Amino acid sequence: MPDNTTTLERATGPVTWSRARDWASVVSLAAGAMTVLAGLAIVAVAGSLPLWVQFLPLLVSVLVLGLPHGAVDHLVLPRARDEPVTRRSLAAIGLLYLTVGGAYAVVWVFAPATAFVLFILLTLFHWGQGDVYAMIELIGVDYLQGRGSRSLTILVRGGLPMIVPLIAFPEQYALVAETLVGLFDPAAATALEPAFQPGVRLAVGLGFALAIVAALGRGLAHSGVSAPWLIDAGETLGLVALFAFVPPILAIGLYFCLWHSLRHILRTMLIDDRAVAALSRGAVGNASRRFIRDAAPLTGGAIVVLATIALLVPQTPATVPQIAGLYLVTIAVLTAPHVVVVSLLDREQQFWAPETA
Ligand SMILES: CC1=C(/C=C/C(C)=C/C=C/C(C)=C/C=O)C(C)(C)CCC1
Ligand SMILES: [Fe+2]
Repeated sequence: MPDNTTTLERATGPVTWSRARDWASVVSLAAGAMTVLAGLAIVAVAGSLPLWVQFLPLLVSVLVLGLPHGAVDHLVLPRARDEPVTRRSLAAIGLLYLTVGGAYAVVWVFAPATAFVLFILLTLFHWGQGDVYAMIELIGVDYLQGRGSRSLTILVRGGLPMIVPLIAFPEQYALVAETLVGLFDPAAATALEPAFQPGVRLAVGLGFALAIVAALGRGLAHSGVSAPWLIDAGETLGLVALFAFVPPILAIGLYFCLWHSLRHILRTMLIDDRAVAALSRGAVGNASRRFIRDAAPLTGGAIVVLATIALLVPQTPATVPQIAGLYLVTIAVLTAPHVVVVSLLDREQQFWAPETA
């Protein structure tokens, strides 16, 4: 396990730190189980759901967990480095969002089909990197020491939400792709059609199944049937079930809030010494209020970005899928710089330490 807690241990003391970390582990595991069980239960009880109901978790994510999880990007690097937040550090993050987000927004305008493919790959990487953090720090796996195994795990954990729905729900996948691309250029979506052909899906599905077997097999060979490996296998198979049986708009909405965003929020709390101190005393309300206060201004900022993109798209969004599509494009544009910040945080916390596989 990387030695990524020294700064905080110095600031808060190892007992305080590990109490807060243990609490975060329990919350992430419980919420993860709830994500899978809630998704499967909704489908088992309600059968097929109207499209607008499937969009509800995504709608909630505008204010709860989803957008806010990235709205503390301006605070995380100084906190991880144990440095003050300065005008200069704020300006650097602002500039990053403006340039990287702006450049990617231009790709959406001029090459929306390419931008959509990039969005899927970016999300795969980002959701995978989030889970690698959680597996090492919160679950305590000891078989992700090298770059090779971490890359394979990024592919598996990020591929679960991005690849399994392509195999299981190609129509809905295509609908979302067409809607997003269609906001900019309705004719451009045809370029994506080959990806939904049965042969392509079969090949991608087989390749991905192999990757899952390889990742879990590697962990088993390395560590045997340990508690962390059982949790890894349980989470992986749980997510296979979620994305294979639950319509993807609903499944991804649940996952985005209760899995990816929650885990990242816990990570941001664990690099904030006041939140760590509060969590170690069981003062969850204090730590949560602190996060809400930190995240509120730029969650507002993200909503301004959403409104700006709404004004800029050539097709005025009118239907529920189009409005949700607009939100997803906003998330895409904001995720590009967010991935840079999280990757720098990974580096800061030595999640990409230069060991060998
Ligand atoms: C909704 C949806 C899709 C895409 C969702 C994506 C790509 C979400 C990305 C969210 C991010 C990056 C959040 C930030 O952390 C798919 C896969 C086309 C399948 C159909 C439903
Ligand atoms: Fe994120």
